Amino acid sequence: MMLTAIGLMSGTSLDGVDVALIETDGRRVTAFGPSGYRPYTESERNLLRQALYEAVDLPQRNARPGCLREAESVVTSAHAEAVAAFVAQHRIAFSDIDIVGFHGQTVLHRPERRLTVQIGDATALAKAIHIPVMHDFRAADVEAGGQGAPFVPVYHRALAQSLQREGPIVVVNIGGVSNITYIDGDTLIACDTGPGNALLDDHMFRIMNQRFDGEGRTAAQGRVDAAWIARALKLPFFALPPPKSLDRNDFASLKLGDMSPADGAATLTAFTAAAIARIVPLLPKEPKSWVVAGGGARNLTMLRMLRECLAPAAVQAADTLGWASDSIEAQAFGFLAARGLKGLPLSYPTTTGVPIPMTGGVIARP
Ligand SMILES: Nc1ncnc2c1ncn2[C@@H]1O[C@H](COP(=O)(O)OP(=O)(O)OP(=O)(O)O)[C@@H](O)[C@H]1O
Ligand SMILES: CC(=O)N[C@H]1[C@@H]2OC[C@@H](O2)[C@@H](O)[C@@H]1O[C@H](C)C(=O)O
Repeated sequence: MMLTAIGLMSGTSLDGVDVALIETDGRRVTAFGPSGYRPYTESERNLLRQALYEAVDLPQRNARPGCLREAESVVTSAHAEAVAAFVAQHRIAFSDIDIVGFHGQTVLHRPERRLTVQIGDATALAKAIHIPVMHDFRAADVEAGGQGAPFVPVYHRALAQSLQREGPIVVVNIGGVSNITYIDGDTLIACDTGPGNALLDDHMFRIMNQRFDGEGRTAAQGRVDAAWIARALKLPFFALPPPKSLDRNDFASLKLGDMSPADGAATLTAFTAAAIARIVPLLPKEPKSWVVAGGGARNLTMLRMLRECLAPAAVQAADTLGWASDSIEAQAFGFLAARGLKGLPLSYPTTTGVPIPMTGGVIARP
């Protein structure tokens, strides 16, 4: 049975809520609908930053001490507003949507403690938008001993299959954190690779009061400190084989030495590219082609550095294939919701390290 699903993603960059509509049977995407975006306001973003800070010592997934209760309510209302604006703009009737996939906002990810925390009240959202909402996608996986991330690989696989291209293909998503999906015939392997834009964004904000390095212009003017990158890549995470996953702030303690803002941006951009390339020797075969998605695909310096690190493999931005680069994660959570409804696996031993393929997600009804 075909389902019409809306996916909602609020990623580690804390920039806003992505919305996307797809039609799917949980295996293939039969139609791509429109996508939308509801940015967080400055004060909402500050509250979310504070929530990440206060979540560091959370004992369990339902605890909401300090500002977390308020942050949760802000996340819920931002998502309700995002859906309301989206359906109004595209004249979609609530009754035409079968399911909403609601990721929520990750505030802490500690799979080694069997803990991953996404805030957002799915019951309140379902009541506000009058549509059943699937949420808590990562919980069952982590409880079963999986990494609980990344979860987009089943969706990357569906997109890559439609290319009918010879493998291995890798889809890399550069958001706050970077993750890859390796697809070669029936082989599906995934993991987080290291930083995405989070370190660079934090640097740009601290030093230049800008939210990000637009098109990679600042990094393009700087010099890369290769010795700093070589030292950073010695951290044990980078030598671990997939599956593996990260919290947004896992590398936040890495400090640049005394360097200019542009050299800092160049070094952090090159670090993201080098960390992505570092996964290649840990994969079964060298990938033939790479597709780059997420906000990092708009950073031209990042793309240039990735091409240098991954040569001779082909490196292409997802947009050039007609994929909606900025909406892939939102589409993925619509797809995952459809798979959850049908009891299909969301994660596998080779994507999250879960002992057996696992379905997941919990439904909240209006
Ligand atoms: N025009 C641009 N030039 C350079 N970088 C950009 C541009 N637009 C977005 N970005 C980068 O992409 C980031 C947002 O990426 P994205 O929306 O994919 O992240 P996310 O979904 O929040 O994160 P994650 O995938 O880790 O959950 C921004 O914070 C910024 O660093
Ligand atoms: C715990 C968590 O929210 N992880 C995010 C984060 O952002 C990117 C990377 O780290 C990835 O593992 C995951 O998001 C995507 C959507 C995923 O699950 O595939």
